[in-house]
Order: sequence, then C-alpha cells, then structure tokens
Amino acid sequence: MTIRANGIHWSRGSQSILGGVDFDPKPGETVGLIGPNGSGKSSLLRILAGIVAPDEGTVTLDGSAMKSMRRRQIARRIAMVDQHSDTDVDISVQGVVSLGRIPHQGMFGGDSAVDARAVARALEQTGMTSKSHRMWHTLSGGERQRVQIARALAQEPTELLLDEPTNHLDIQHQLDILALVSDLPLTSFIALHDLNLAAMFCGRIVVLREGTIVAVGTPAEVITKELVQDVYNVQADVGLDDTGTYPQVTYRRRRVPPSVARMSASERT
Ligand SMILES: Nc1ncnc2c1ncn2[C@@H]1O[C@H](COP(=O)(O)OP(=O)(O)OP(=O)(O)O)[C@@H](O)[C@H]1O
Repeated sequence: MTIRANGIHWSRGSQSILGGVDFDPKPGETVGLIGPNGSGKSSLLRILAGIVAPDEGTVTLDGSAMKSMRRRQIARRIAMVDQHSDTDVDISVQGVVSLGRIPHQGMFGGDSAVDARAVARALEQTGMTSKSHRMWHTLSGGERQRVQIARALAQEPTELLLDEPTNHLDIQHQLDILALVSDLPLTSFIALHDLNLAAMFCGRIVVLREGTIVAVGTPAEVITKELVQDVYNVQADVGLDDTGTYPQVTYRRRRVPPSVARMSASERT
C-alpha cells in the first residue's frame, strides 16, 4: 500500500481549490500530475505530503489516516520537493542534502556512517558530488533544483512528491532526473507541465482541471489530441515515439488574431 487520497476537498476563502479528489496509486508507480496553471497540482501535492490538511476527505498512508500520524513518522516515508525551496541561511550543498537525514535521526543523532552513505549516494545520483562543498547561495537555479532533489533522495523515502522538478533544468538534466526518479523503487507523484516528459517517464497520468480529476490512465490512454484541446485549449497532433511506446505531442502554432497582430509591440505589453 502507499499514499491514497479519498474525497479531498480544500478551499481558501470562497475559492474551491480541490473539489473532491480520489486517487489510489499502485505502490512503486510513477504518477504524472498534469493540468493547466492553477488547476490544483501543487495544492494536491502539499496535501498528500501532509503539509496542509484538507477541509474534507482523508489522506492515508498504508491505510492509516495521515492526520493521526506524527510529523516525524510521515517524514520517514514521504519526501517532497516543492517549487520554491530556498534559504537565507549560509549552508553548503552537503549541509542541505544532510537535512534529508533528520527524520531518521534520534535525539542524539543517527548512525553517522549510514547518514553519510545516504548523502553521498544522493549527491552522486543527482550529479552534485563535485559541488558538495559549494555554498547554496552560489548555485545556479538548476543546481539548486538538483540539490533539493538530492535532499529528498537522502531522506530515503518510500513516497516521493516532486512539484515541477524539471523547472530550471537543461534538457540533459531533465531527462536524467526523470529517468532516475522513474527507475527508483518508490511511489512518486510528479507535477509536470511538459506533456512529452510526462508521457516518457510516468506509468500513469492524472489530469487536473479546476481542482478535479478529469482523466486518469496510462500516457497513451490520457494524452490525446482531444484532451490537449479540451483541457489546455491548444491544438496539437499526438503520435507515438520511434519505439511506438509512448505518445508524443506536437503543438500547432496559434494564429495571432488579426486585431492583436495590428497592435504595435508597445500596445501589446
Ligand atoms: N494558500 C492559498 N491561498 C489562497 N489561494 C491559494 C492558496 N494556494 C493555492 N491557491 C490557489 O489555488 C489554485 C491552485 O493553485 P496550485 O498552486 O495548486 O495550482 P497548480 O496547478 O500547481 O498551478 P501551476 O501550474 O501554476 O503551478 C490557484 O488559483 C491558487 O491561486
């Protein structure tokens, strides 16, 4: 068993952000969460991570309600990388990644050899070993992203939640990080905007629109030209990759409406 969402509702003020989300992933599967801006992907990930409590519904971990679990218990299982991880503290790359070990340490610290091995492995997996002594604030955006992923891997979670993990990454690192995550023997939820990467690396795709799930299935079942048109209001062609394994989307360029085309550049901004 793994994380399960049952009838999740979450509102802020008068805005309903998640309106009844049910999802029951298979242990070990890589789930891609896709949907337009503001459709509720980050909110759902934060609820699944136990960071935010839903107004209605429950999240369970191996059948136990997460709200009845202690923070540390949850942190030993679930690691999350959100979109805006940052710190003002003067801390090295190694220091950031070592934070992932805290849930496994008791009052007097943990097994330092086990912790050091987990940190070294996570740095290696994310290609950050050579920068382990650099200070966090000197890193590029993509390097910071990889360090946050290393921190989550050092946590040795059984469930990994990643919110737009490929933001800031060059194409090589996008492919490497998603290949790494999809090969790990853990259940992962990855919010992604890139439908082609979602199709390549996720075993199942969940599509959110305005806080509700509108489609769930394998990439081939879900990523269709009709869905891209319906959910994103974009025309696209959807074929299969060279190996015939997963769908690949080619977007059609939108025609600029004549009224906008006639405007000068300064009027457009
Ligand atoms: N704490 C909050 N208070 C008020 N509104 C919120 C809060 N968190 C999220 N929202 C709103 O909920 C909606 C869903 O936001 P969320 O960040 O979950 O969407 P998303 O699908 O991750 O979007 P994006 O693709 O742009 O990252 C948005 O309209 C957002 O403004």
